[in-house]
Amino acid sequence: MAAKKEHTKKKSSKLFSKITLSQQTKTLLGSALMIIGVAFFLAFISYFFTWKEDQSILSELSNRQENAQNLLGKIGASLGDLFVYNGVGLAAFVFAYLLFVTGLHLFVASGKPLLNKWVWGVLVALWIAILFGFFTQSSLVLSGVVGYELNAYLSDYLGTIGTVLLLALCFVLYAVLKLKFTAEKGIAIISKVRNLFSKRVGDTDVFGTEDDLQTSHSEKDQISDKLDNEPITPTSTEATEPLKKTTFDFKEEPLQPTITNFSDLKVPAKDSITDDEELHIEVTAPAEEKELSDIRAEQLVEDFGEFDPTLELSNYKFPTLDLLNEYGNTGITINQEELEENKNTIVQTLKHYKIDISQIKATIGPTVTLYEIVPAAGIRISKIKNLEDDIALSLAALGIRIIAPIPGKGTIGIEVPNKNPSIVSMRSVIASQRFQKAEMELPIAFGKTISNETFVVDLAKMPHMLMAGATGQGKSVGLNAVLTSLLYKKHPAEVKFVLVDPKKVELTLFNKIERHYLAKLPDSEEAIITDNTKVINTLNSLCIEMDNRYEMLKNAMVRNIKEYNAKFKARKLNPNDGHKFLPYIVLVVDEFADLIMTAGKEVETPIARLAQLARAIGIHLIIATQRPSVNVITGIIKANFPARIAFRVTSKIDSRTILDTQGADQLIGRGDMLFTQGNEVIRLQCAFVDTPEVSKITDFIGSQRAYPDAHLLPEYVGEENGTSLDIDISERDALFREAAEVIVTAQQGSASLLQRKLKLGYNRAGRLIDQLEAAGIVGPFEGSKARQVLIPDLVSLEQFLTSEQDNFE
Ligand SMILES: Nc1ncnc2c1ncn2[C@@H]1O[C@H](COP(=O)(O)OP(=O)(O)OP(=O)(O)O)[C@@H](O)[C@H]1O
Repeated sequence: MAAKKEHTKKKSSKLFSKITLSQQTKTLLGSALMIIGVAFFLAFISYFFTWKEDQSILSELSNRQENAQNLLGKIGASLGDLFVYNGVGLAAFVFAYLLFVTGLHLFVASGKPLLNKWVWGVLVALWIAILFGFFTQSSLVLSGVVGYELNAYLSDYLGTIGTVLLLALCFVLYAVLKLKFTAEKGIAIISKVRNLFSKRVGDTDVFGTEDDLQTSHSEKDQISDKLDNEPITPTSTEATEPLKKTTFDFKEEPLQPTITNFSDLKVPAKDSITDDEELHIEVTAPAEEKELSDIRAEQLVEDFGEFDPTLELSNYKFPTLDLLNEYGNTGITINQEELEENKNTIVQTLKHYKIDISQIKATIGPTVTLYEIVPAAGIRISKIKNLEDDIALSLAALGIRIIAPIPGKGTIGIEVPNKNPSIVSMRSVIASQRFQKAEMELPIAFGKTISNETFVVDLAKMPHMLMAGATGQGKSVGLNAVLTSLLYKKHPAEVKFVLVDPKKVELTLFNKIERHYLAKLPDSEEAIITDNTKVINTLNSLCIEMDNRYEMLKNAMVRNIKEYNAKFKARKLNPNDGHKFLPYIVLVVDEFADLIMTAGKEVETPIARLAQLARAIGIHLIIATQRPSVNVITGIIKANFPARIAFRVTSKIDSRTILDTQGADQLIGRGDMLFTQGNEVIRLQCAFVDTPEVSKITDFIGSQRAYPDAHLLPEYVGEENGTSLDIDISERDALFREAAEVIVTAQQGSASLLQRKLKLGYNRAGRLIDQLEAAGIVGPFEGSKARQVLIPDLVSLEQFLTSEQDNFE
């Protein structure tokens, strides 16, 4: 139902966005309509006073001698005649209102659907006309000819009572469908009114109806009688007024206690309120503030519809399936002979080692077939596991993996590669039900499992991914599969990519979708980062974005980006308070090893920070490397990347580094991969998407209307402004003193020494050397030779720095 509603909304908004062309046209058309709306209003108002005088001149519009009384002259009189008299009478104002509101929406370019407003407006106008037609049958100026005739028509067919009932039914429909009136709301209003009423009555009771009061009145009267020597005031009802008066006159007199009793009297009055009403008071009072803001948000949603982040590119078309290739036969061909042969070899091999099998079963996947065996009772599992190499030798096949036991099943698995592996096309996984129907934030169709099922995971849940594999084993294809999945499922408003590609070739194709899907630093020309120095700035900028987003989440009192965006869509967050729809940001780093080698800690620290904290605010990291050695994938990085993917690697050690278990060294390459999210390891065949396919997809997206620029990340003012030699002492790097000590101790002025000793990136070390030169600690650049160190020892350095500091102060 909700989806249907959303669909109709989108449809009507599309209709209007087709009509309105540019911002300029919108402004022009909007102002014109607003002015026309005001003109209509004035013409109608005036028509009600002047219609009798003006009616005669309507037939003589061309006669310039005749003047109309209407504020808007003859045109005003004609408009009035058309809309009021010959139209819908008093309800003509609805049209003035609709014109004005339409103009206003165009003017402010709200982009909200207006068709709905017009349809309801016309219906309301007709209803009012018929209503007036019913009650004021003689006054055509109130009901208009339309109202009069419709009413006559209805009365003929339905009779008077039928017409009344129909009008009532229409009213109820309007109240329920448009004003969202429900029985609950009705009851709430009634009880509110009743409450208000009973309070009033309660108050009157306090002063007027209590018996005690009457007694006290009479008491007081007696006293007053004594004092004033006047006759006792009668207790008849007519005398209530003077009675009350007398009572209040006594306020300052010794009768004060009686007056205190008045307030006491309120207690029984309150007690007399039923439980039901008391509950109502308790519930409404504390929640008042919140309800109000909720009501405002509801009202906004009703008026403008839910916030639609995709509206700016509402005509955006998702890439179609035909951009992807089919690869040969899509199904898996079962080679019965091969199956039988493999089964026999396994059974025979195990028999050699005196291992009997009670059952064997095969599951055929795209690249490997899984033989599940149930060993006879009493056989030790470790014994089978040790036979891995022997079985591989007997089967004369590479890439045999033994899973003993298969988690969750009481069997042992032996994975044997197929002689003719079939390619899993990206097309087949994208087209699969599992991917198409995935209700995930960032769905990724990786490929197919061993039982030939499409494997779809949510990157938002992972929340970061580490990918390793020796060169040529399918890493780049894997990255493309991830990006393609997201392009097929997410609108440009919902996800942005930050791409780091030191190899400069793998991700270049995505340049074409820069203004749709990419994010970049404000001052950079290229969105895809190929220069290692820029990576540091980008990573730090992402850290700022992360901090900003956390601040926004805190202000919105939500815990994660999903809740934040839902609240923003429901118009509960005000854009004037700095709130905006937050797209997911996916950072992809290819060749991470390269980066770590050149920039070291400067890259590792922000990456670790992002990996630790960014999950809640929608920044997700995918890091790929050829060399999964421990100095690349350090402990801190590993700890924060629970999702790992391994394509074939060259050694068991590499496999352990990436997966914490062996197995990746036994894969057969070409997209054969292992995936883990912390517990079990799943073998998958990665979907294959070739460069021409990616090119077609990016062309398809790139040719469509885009945002004016790539998504801009916050500006990061790095420390790189230290290139000039006139460096202020206060602007020196935090490690300046340490660097000076290292250089002076070693008596060698080289940046690479600093890099090694202080674990710095090249850039920072270079900047430090510049600063040391500016300070006069090292000499100028001398080509391939190391710079001369101008301070002989640490004591002189200390003196030098102290005197420098004194001068500075
Ligand atoms: N999923 C797959 N299905 C079939 N073939 C694949 C698959 N993945 C990769 N291949 C084959 O392997 C080749 C190399 O893949 P890819 O370019 O992704 O390797 P890589 O690991 O990125 O290498 P490098 O690290 O040198 O860039 C591809 O050209 C393709 O022929």
